[in-house]
Amino acid sequence: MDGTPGDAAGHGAASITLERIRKRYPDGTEAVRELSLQVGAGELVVLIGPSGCGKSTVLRMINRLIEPTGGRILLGDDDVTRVDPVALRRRIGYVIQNVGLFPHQTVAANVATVPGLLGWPKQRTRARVGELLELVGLDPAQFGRRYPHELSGGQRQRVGVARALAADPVVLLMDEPFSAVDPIVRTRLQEEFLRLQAEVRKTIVLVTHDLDEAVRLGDRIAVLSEGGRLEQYDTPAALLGSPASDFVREFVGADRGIRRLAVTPVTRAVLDPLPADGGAGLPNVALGDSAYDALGALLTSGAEHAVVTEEGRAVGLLARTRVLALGAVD
Ligand SMILES: Nc1ncnc2c1ncn2[C@@H]1O[C@H](COP(=O)(O)OP(=O)(O)OP(=O)(O)O)[C@@H](O)[C@H]1O
Repeated sequence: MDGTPGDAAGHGAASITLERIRKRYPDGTEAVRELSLQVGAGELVVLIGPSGCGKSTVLRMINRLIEPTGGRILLGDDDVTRVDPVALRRRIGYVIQNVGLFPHQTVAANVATVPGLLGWPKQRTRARVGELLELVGLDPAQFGRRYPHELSGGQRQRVGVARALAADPVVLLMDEPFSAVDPIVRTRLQEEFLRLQAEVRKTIVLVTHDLDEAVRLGDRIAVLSEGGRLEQYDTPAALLGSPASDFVREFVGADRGIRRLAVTPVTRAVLDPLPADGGAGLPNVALGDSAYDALGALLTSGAEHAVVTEEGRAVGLLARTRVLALGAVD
């Protein structure tokens, strides 16, 4: 993901614009004092911040499960505060922690929920359900007829994603979608999800409290503090490398240099020329691998340099000091 908003956006993906949105709950709690944020079409933006800072409130204002008390929200050029909320929610996929599948309906029926509401012909719905289950890595013949309680947590999560994508929504909202599964399954689901997103290129806003998840998934990350205040809105590498405030610095943690290595690829710009012997005996790293993986290869072999290859051909030499510089932070 190169973080360029909007490039290669999927069919029908819409940008989201939050213009000075506010939410004051009836009891007087100011969950969001004023927030402006732009999400490009086809971009995956992560909202992160301490508990109670207003992340879920922001997310739910986008599909109007919660009515904003001020400001405007645009999907593309449409002001969502002026359209019927039920019709709006059919255009927006929504995935929540523990998924919220209907327990007495089969997997296929769950995935078919929104196409059913939209009155799609049965055959079209059936074809779409099969296509989506395959897309999320579940064999339709095997899983379509099961009930949610007959699935693992990770499988339920995938059904939740398939259901949210069923009617080809213009936007996907995800609230802690992977937090109910164990760390190993979570990492696998995140990787699969990134592959899926590369294919469908939806505009996605995802809420998490897990910084590693934010860094792994986000094209850009919005760090919020209490009252929905936007502390910083940046790519993962920029956020980790140059925190905009003490709040962000503390939030991204003392190990942000290591995290930054994981999201910074090895490029030609950091390479030195190959030595006369072509770097015989040195470990190999591929161009585009993360600086974190390169450092791992260097540490494992004990070498000061690695040979960087592109399509199997050596293109330069990478010094350990250059790798460390890639993780430098302000
Ligand atoms: N219905 C409500 N009535 C009054 N206050 C509410 C309501 N819902 C949420 N709040 C308050 O609004 C603030 C923001 O809540 P929200 O759930 O958006 O935060 P969050 O960042 O998603 O939190 P978490 O990470 O803990 O899920 C909190 O102070 C919360 O107590």
